[in-house]
Amino acid sequence: MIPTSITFFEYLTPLVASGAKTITIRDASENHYVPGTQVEVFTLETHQKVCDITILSVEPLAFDDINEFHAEQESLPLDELKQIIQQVYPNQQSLFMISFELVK
Ligand SMILES: CC(=O)Nc1ccn([C@@H]2O[C@H](CO)[C@@H](O)[C@H]2O)c(=O)n1
Repeated sequence: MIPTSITFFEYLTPLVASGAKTITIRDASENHYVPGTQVEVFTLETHQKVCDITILSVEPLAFDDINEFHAEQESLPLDELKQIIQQVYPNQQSLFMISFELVK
């Protein structure tokens, strides 16, 4: 089954809806998004629809390889990004970078 929705922490959804955030880093449970497909964005906490995005790519990304390049596309400071990821995916080296663009 190709996924047709994705959730983000509510406090990050303005960055997605404005087009400032163009990647998200997830674990293997969310690596089944398919480039070219359109996906609905919801808030994790309250399941409010936020916007639609088109998936551009899904690539493996080791935690230790996360750098300023990723932070810029996340629209977050690098230390904050790594802290968030460590909280959500404790002790996970094997992650995936999902890049996307806002559907206008
Ligand atoms: C089930 C669920 O919604 N999980 C997640 C997981 C991650 N993220 C954000 O993606 C970026 C890379 O991890 C960071 O900005 C995170 O804060 C999110 O918003 N929601």
